[in-house]
Amino acid sequence: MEDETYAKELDVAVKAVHMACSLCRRVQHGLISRTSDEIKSKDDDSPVTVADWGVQATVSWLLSEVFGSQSVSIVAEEDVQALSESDSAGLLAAVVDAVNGCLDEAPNFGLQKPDKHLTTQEVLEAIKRCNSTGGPEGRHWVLDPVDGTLGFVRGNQYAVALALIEDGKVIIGVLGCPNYPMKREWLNYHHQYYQSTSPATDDSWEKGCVLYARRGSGKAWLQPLLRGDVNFESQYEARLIRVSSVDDPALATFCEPVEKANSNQSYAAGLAHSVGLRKQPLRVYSMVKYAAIARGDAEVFMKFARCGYKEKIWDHAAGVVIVQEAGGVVTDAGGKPLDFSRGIYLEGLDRGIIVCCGATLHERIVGAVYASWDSSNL
Ligand SMILES: Nc1ncnc2c1ncn2[C@@H]1O[C@H](COP(=O)(O)OS(=O)(=O)O)[C@@H](OP(=O)(O)O)[C@H]1O
Ligand SMILES: [Mg+2]
Repeated sequence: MEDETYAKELDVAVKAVHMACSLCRRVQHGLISRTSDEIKSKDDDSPVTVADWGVQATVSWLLSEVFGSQSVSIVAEEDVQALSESDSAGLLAAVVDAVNGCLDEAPNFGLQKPDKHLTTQEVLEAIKRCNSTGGPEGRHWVLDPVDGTLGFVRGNQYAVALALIEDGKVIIGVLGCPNYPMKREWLNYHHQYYQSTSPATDDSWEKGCVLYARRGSGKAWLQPLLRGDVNFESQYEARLIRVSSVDDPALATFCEPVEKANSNQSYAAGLAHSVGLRKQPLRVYSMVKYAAIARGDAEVFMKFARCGYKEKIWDHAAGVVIVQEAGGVVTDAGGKPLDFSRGIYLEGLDRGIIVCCGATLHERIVGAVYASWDSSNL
């Protein structure tokens, strides 16, 4: 019999991520079809959108409804400060609209909608509630409402990532990838390219998926994106996914971040060369890279952030458990597991992150890091 532990948590998380993807698609469509006044600068200059806050409010509200606002702890990327400022009234109104529009469709995703539309105050409270900092004990939901903000505003790849951490271990991971293409070759192509070449028109529902897994199940699942305008029962369908079985570096594809600022691409290129990875890297925004490994569309994902940058738990938690349950291996560049028990950062991370479809490639790459590190300038 299927193990029912965490069944409810997984079910709600998957549905909430489907809803979040639906909200994002609507906002992204608006963003790329007009020059946007919905993009605001965060302290770190990355663009932040209605989708970021809208998803955070929606997911926070849904989790609180089902599991109780007092008992649910949520760690999430967005800070409510910028949204509460007086010059953000228009943005806030757009967020409230997006949240209510999304929650109206909850029954079509198999969840309950609120009795009446949320007020501005309720939306702000839902966002604010996500102020947990995680830690080694208890249950913490971890949310990246829109991972790969740059990909999002460029009409490209981005992800919605929700994970459940219990006593420092990632138990559940759900990754929504609204623009995941039917053909993996299109993963690093731009939206405009899709529009001209894809048989599916941009507003069709034929691209995008939600991946999910529960720790210890040995299984990872993929669902096509559910539609908010169609009854839930009629569209539910999930299939098992598995990592690639390729272990010959010459046949393997490696993924890395698009932005040079986020990962040392020349170090990764040297490493790739030294282990015999011959293909061009697949540069993809966001945790969609984890999805590509879990689906078997690529074999390796490497990220070497600049010295001093501390990786955040929400940028990895969901992806890690999905890849592991799909049969892959995830460690830091020293070969140690990632530690999700120490607050919002992956404290103690050794140099970078290495994600592989199997142990053979993984051992080679970690070995090559050891061999090359002293001579690298990282
Ligand atoms: N300087 C620096 N170094 C390393 N990593 C950084 C850095 N700055 C940001 N980030 C975080 O990286 C998240 C995006 O990582 P990606 O691997 O998807 O990079 S890329 O978008 O493909 O370039 C990105 O997530 P989002 O903010 O959700 O987009 C950041 O949390
Ligand atoms: Mg992120």
